[in-house]
Order: sequence, then C-alpha cells, then structure tokens
Amino acid sequence: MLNRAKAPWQGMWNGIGGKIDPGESPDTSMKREIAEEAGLNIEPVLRGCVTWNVDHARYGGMYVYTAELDSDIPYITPKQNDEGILDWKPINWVLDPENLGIVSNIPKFLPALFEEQDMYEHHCVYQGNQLVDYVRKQWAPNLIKG
Ligand SMILES: Nc1nc2c([nH]c(=O)n2[C@H]2C[C@H](O)[C@@H](COP(=O)(O)OP(=O)(O)OP(=O)(O)O)O2)c(=O)[nH]1
Repeated sequence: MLNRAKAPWQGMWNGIGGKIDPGESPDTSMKREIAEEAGLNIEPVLRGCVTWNVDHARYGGMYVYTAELDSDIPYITPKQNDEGILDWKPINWVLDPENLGIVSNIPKFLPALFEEQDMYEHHCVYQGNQLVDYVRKQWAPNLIKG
C-alpha cells in the first residue's frame, strides 16, 4: 500500500498506480508504475475495472490488477519515496470498514479480485467526497492488451 504524499487522498493508503502514458497499454503501464514506485518487477494480472462519477458528473475509471510475489523477495518497509510511504498491510486491516485511513472504495472492490474468478466493473457513486452507492456488474476486457 502507498500512503499518498499528494492529492488526491493525501495521507491515505491506496494501492499503487498511475496514469497510462500515451502509446502504452494498461498492462505495460501497470508494470512500469510498480517498477517506478515500488522497485518491483511484476507480471500484472488484470482483474477488473473501477469506474466512478462524482455529483453526476466527472466520470472516470481505472483498471485493477493483482500480482504474485516471491515470498523471499528482499523488501524492507516502511519505505519512503517521492510518492509517499510504502508498506505491506494485512488484508484484514485493509478491508476493515472502520479503517478510515484507506481510500474508501478499496473495501468494496478488493475482495472480488482475490476471491472470485469473474471480473467486474465496480461502479462507485460519490456525492462530494462521500461514497454513496456501489454496484458491480460482470465485465470483460476488450482490446486493451498490448
Ligand atoms: N483506490 C482508488 N484509487 C483510485 C481511484 N481513482 C483513482 O484515480 N485512483 C488511483 C489511481 C492513481 O494511482 C491515483 C490517482 O492519483 P494521480 O491521478 O495523481 O496519479 P498518480 O500521481 O498516482 O500517477 P502518475 O501521476 O504517477 O501517473 O489513485 C479510486 O476510485 N479508488
């Protein structure tokens, strides 16, 4: 997890990610972001997408990935970089609904990434900063591999 040094969600814990560069595929972008921000070489596995709208406007979305790491990987945390503080967190801590230090939609979409075979679009509706509705529907990637 990354405790973000900058907005959005400054001071909160989020997964690692970032914007896709021009000409880059989502998979390649994910690999690059994890290498840049965590110094890890991973094979990202696409597991769905998260979409949102804020105040019935400002629609956006992101692809979500998982990856498997060797348990013997030498990786000491917490560790600070330009993006914030990196640390491994127990899954129960991440998913605890009373944990207000986590970006609010993570407990909604994360369990399905690990526990279910199917992929979903996880849609989040915000009023201002408040997550007021969440629905998911089955989703299949279309022409995004590269
Ligand atoms: N958990 C969660 N993360 C989100 C959501 N929306 C969203 O953009 N993100 C992620 C993607 C990015 O990692 C980060 C948004 O920050 P950003 O747009 O400044 O991107 P970044 O600085 O991390 O990336 P970059 O400039 O290095 O490319 O949060 C969301 O609804 N939930």
